[in-house]
Amino acid sequence: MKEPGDNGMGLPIMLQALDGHVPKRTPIWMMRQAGRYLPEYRAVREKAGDFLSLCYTPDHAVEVTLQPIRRFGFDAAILFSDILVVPHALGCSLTFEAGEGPRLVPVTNAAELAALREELDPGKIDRVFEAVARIRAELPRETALLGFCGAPWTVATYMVAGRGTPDQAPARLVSFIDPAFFAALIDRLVETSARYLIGQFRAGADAVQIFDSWAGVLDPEAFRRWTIDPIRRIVAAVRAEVPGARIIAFPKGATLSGLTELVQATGVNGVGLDWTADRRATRYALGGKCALQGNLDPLALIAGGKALDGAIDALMEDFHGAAHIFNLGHGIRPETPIAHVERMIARVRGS
Ligand SMILES: Cc1c2[nH]c(c1CCC(=O)O)Cc1[nH]c(c(CCC(=O)O)c1C)Cc1[nH]c(c(CCC(=O)O)c1C)Cc1[nH]c(c(C)c1CCC(=O)O)C2
Repeated sequence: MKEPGDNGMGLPIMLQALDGHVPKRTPIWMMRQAGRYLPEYRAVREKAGDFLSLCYTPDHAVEVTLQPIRRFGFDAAILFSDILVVPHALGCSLTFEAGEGPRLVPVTNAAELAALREELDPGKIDRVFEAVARIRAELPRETALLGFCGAPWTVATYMVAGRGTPDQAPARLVSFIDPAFFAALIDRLVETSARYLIGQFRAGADAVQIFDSWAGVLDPEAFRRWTIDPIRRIVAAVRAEVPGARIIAFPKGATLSGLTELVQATGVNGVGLDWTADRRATRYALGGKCALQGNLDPLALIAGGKALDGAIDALMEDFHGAAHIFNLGHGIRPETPIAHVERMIARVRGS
């Protein structure tokens, strides 16, 4: 592990940590940091109408991305968009019903896959790239800008089922029944997600995160095939065009052995840890190999008070001296009090 100050100085501390350094203070951002817990987000959301218009209107996407930076001064901004923009830009019909989550027309066989586009619709994703460029231009230099995409496995679970499901049974089932179709769907997502991330880097993203929110339902062999291998191919394709591209993987629910294998196979710069991770064992296995990001339970943040303080202190102690990026173990929930977010940031920053 490199010492603070031996190089990387002048870079945003978020990027120092991703380069394996231990910055002079711990960088902090939150998954879903722009969202319904903020009144200023709800106001823009109301103006935009539906959620997808918010994602595709650069004025709105720029504004809601910057809101949590203005309010809290996080060390990283994350592009406001959604992982389901990729299937949408491949031609899948997609809607977000209020309070119900996403609904897609399911893609369950080779003929339905063949009806989709080979490449992402520029009419959609160019608007995302425009938002990235404008966000980068407006952000303070010390704030890193993160782009993102969903991992192929997680995106495929929504495409096959047409909605979120508790255990991703539709995608798991089709991967057994029709592995050739499922592999072709994953291939399409690997290629288009890599292009999507390359476009975000070219527009000004400093690093990207690959969200594999449903990695935890896969057995070890399926985890290699549907989580590790597609992420490995995306990382390689992105770095072939953006040398040194900084990439974080968040395989939610992965075991420590799965996580270790993923870091080894993909060469990602950082891993996101959910709240169930055994921090000391993870640090022992992976500290010095990549940055460790996470893993405060979002429910501790809702609870606040001593429970929150204790959870933060334990986390900071376990990762003291490691290349650590403070974050939650999953997205912030809409009912979270803003005062608790302020309390968390102050405690992490030691003020
Ligand atoms: C699985 C997944 C999705 N989207 C995402 C994931 C992976 C991370 C995770 O597991 O949470 C990722 C995502 N979604 C959103 C972002 C924006 C950036 C950020 O602040 O982190 C990011 C990075 C905005 C959003 N994406 C969504 C909202 C809420 C939409 C609203 O304003 O009504 C936001 C702010 C909608 C969404 N989008 C998705 C679902 C299941 C839902 C409905 C559930 C919900 O409402 O929280 C798919």
